[in-house]
Amino acid sequence: MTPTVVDDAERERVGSEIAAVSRALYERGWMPGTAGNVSVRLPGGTALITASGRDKGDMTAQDMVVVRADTGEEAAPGPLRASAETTIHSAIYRTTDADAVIHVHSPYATAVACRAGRRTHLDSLRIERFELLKGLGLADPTGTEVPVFPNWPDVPRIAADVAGHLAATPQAPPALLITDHGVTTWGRDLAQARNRLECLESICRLLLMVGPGLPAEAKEGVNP
Ligand SMILES: CSC[C@@H](O)[C@@H](O)C(=O)COP(=O)(O)O
Ligand SMILES: [Zn+2]
Repeated sequence: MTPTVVDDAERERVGSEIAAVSRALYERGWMPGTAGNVSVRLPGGTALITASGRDKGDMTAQDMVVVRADTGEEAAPGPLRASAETTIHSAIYRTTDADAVIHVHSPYATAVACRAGRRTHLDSLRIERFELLKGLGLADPTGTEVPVFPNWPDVPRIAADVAGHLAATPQAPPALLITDHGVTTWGRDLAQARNRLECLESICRLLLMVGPGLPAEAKEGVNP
């Protein structure tokens, strides 16, 4: 289906929301330098995404690019280039009902991704027991497997891995890690994607504090 471009007022409204979320995440230190990207699915088969290489703490609605939601191709020629990681957002839009995607380099999730992931194979991070799992919108909040993808230099290859995994894993959580790189979450809107991101970042912080193995040990210890 040929995508239809949304009107300027809607683009301005959504672009301002993306800019505000990006600024807030930048101020938390989760988008250092020009790291991170944010997108929202628009009606008519398109999505609005942050332009590549921009300071994410200093964006306006004009710093966004309209792309095809299913492929990431830029919908119309213009002076700005879409995020270098647009194909990962498209992989999520193709395989889930998400309407917003956030990618950041937040410190705790990125540290866990560095430890948990292998460079050349899909891996996964098993998370159980944390109350904050309920904030991820899981069908079964007692536990989940967050996929950890290799950080291929060719971003479309990461995107292909993501699309393949999500298509094959309907119960996958609305989150993924890329080893040595960062974290991506999604949801029905930016607020939900950001809440999920905050929960996962906090879980990763707890994981690093308690260390590997401790949750299982505690289960069999003094408080069975
Ligand atoms: C500042 S280096 C980070 C980039 O390589 C990339 O991972 C990133 O998150 C931002 O890419 P961008 O093309 O600006 O959306
Ligand atoms: Zn990145």
